[in-house]
Amino acid sequence: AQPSAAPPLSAPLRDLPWGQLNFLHTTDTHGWHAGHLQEPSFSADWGDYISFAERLHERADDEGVDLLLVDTGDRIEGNGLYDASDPKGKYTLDIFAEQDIDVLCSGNHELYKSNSSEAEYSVTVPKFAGNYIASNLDIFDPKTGEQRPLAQRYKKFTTKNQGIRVLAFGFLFDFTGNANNTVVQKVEDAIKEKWFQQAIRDREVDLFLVIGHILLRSIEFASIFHAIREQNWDIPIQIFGGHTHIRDYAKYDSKAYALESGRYMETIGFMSITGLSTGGKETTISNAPSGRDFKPSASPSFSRRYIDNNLFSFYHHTSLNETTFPTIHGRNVSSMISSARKKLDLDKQFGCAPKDYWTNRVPYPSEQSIFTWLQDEVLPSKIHDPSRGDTPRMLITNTGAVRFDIFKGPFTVDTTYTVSPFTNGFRYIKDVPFSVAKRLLQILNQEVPQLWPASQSLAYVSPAPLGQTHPSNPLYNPHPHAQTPLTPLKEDKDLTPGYTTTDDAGTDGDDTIHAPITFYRVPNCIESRIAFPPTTSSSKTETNTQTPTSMQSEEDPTAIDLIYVDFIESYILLALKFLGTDYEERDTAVYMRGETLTSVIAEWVGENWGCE
Ligand SMILES: O=c1ccn([C@@H]2O[C@H](COP(=O)(O)O)[C@@H](O)[C@H]2O)c(=O)[nH]1
Ligand SMILES: [Zn+2]
Ligand SMILES: [Zn+2]
Repeated sequence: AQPSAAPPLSAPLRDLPWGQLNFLHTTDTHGWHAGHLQEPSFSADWGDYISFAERLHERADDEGVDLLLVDTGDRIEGNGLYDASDPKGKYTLDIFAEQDIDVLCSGNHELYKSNSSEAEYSVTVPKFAGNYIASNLDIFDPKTGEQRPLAQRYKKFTTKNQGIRVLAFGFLFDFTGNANNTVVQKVEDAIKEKWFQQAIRDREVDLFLVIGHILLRSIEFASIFHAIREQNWDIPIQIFGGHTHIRDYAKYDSKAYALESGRYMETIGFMSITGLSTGGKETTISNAPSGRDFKPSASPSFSRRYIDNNLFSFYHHTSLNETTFPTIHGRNVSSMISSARKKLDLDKQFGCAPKDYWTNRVPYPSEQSIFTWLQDEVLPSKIHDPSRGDTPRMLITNTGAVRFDIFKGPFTVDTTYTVSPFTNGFRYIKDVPFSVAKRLLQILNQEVPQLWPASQSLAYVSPAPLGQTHPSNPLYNPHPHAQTPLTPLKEDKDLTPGYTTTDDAGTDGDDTIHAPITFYRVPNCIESRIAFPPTTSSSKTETNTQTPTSMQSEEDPTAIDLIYVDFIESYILLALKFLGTDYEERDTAVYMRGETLTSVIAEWVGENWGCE
């Protein structure tokens, strides 16, 4: 852990359900490789994870079983360790590559900007040569301009100890927001490709391993699953997903399961399968030196565990302690992280937050909602372009732009990036009739499938128990994460608050037994009204709905400047069209050149939150 990280707290733990083939899974780490310095439950860093994996490998080898590591993308954007460097990722790409990962793929965040996908292509893919898979992702080679697979399409290998023959794929959901130097092939088209159809007809396979930056209960995974099943009615399939930042485990059939392992280095997913055939070994009997015999089974068993990323859990699961647990390699990587954090001055303070502000742990609007704070305090005081004088204005931002909570206490360089990592600037359309502008938020906050493709949803609800999955999805489960807490082994009062996951296998997935936390859904977008005539509802926006007619006075402005973060421009223009106007991109212009949501927040904190 990093020197300034909060020490982990002891808590009742469930053991890891070891099997014949075991996996550790990370996803959506978003640059949090230093771990969470202010949250004891998640305070282990990437160096500790390396020690953990090395210790579990020792145990796997001792017992003659196998352990594979998987990462399903979104490794970047979301933490100062990645975002504060110039170029971005100067330190994290090397730090990440210290882990020995067997199968990995890209997320959407690696592709928003051409710089980051080029870094994947020139740094991460070669570092993980043979392991990085891009089943539906191409890049235009920056040197030749030629369109090429970002990495190999699939991988076949045999596990070291058990001799399990694994055929692995690595997909990305049907993402369309990538920069124009990459090409994402729709999953439904990729699985029709000759290479895929040939691969799934391979009869020398004991396990299909499908990893993807894709939510588990999605049409994309469903179609890959069905394509494999059409050719292989009973070969086990293990799926690893990501993107929605939740803990989830889904049963596809009795021999096919899928795991998603949260976000931001909060969770290390553990998965095991027992009863696989081992075609890569002469005999299936007693491959394990420990004498455990894993005969292939007509009904292999699958188990999952969500490990809280902290040293208390790691010591427990390795039966080691502070002295015996860390490996030299792991320690060195923790030092690489501390030195990068120092060089980036991530602990430099802009001010001190007087209380906690939450993205999803309190309802919106409310006194402790980060969105209410932005809407009512930060944006009204900072959103002003002098060239537009005192024109009444409305700013709309997607809530997905705000990625994490603010804890009471120091608000640092790192905090600015954990809250708001994106570099999008502001744009605006001048003189938009208020009668139109006031209806925008309601349109943007509707789940309108005709307007927004499901996988393109503006919303990002982290780690909300309310599924984001569109109901047209054949695997749709209306209650994937019921809010009812699991029955704790001990009285709630003795437990620390944390994840209490309900998934397709029940309520015993989390390694740490916690008291439940309630997560609340937030709207796709919020708006802030600024410099409105005082008798209207002013900057205190009517949340999530249009302003009721009764609230409007004669003094409503006739026209306003409509400002938005440029990431949502296409949605704003679409919604304006839906409202009967014909605004085009040429009607838009930069607002507050050079400023971003990140810079505005950092400035506001510096001006308003002193430290005592
Ligand atoms: O420039 C950007 C890029 C992304 N977003 C928001 O992030 C989510 C996607 O994040 P995941 O980690 O892949 O879930 C996207 O839907 C936007 O809400 C952004 O605001 N600006
Ligand atoms: Zn993500
Ligand atoms: Zn994602």
